[in-house]
Amino acid sequence: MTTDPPLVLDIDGTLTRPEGWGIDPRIFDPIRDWEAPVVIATGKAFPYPVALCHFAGIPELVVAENGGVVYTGDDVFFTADREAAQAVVEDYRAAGYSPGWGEENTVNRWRETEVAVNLDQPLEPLREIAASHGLEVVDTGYAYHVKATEPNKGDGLETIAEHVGIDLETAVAVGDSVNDVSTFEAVDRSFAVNNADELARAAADEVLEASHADGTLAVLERVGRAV
Ligand SMILES: O=C(O)COP(=O)(O)O
Ligand SMILES: [Mg+2]
Repeated sequence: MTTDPPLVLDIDGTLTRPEGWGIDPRIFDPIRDWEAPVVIATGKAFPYPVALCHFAGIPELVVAENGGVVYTGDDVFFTADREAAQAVVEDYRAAGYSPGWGEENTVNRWRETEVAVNLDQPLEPLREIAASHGLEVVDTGYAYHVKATEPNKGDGLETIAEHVGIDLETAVAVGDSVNDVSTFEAVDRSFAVNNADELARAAADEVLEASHADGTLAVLERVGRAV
């Protein structure tokens, strides 16, 4: 009888439906019944993964904002501050562009360490302005993230693993994008869903046949405890 390995799960593109941002409801019971820690590692703003864990009924082990915010269930760590990214966005606006979400938006409202720009906005000027401020732009397939270069999901995962006592040598990660490469490098087995970008596919131990939540559910089926 084997036990479930610790899981590290991305959200957008991995726990979601093929179209848009919606969570595939089929993932809730398997992650709630999982007999090992489940870490949610996402580029989304901090409240989103916390709420996901809360409503799924699992402990709140969260890497948010691409590692900008790390929550161990006891402590919150911030590994960057928002001012630098905000300055980039102000220069981007001054150049005649916009973050692309409308004035009041919930994509950035609660972000504390980076800013996300809509994929329908021009990328090259954003990259240039970010570089002039010493920042990077990460394209997750869902948004352009203007962020400090240091924070990443993998480092945030290590912080949680140390605090909670997760052996990452036994952990399994599933993701879809370049911002999951650092978690793939931190765990034992990594899987890219079939909709993953090139960098995630190249970094994963295995590229799945199935996409989005179908892929993740297939992994849980395979790596879960033998019955
Ligand atoms: O917010 C994004 O752009 C992507 O989020 P994810 O890291 O959960 O895929
Ligand atoms: Mg993703």
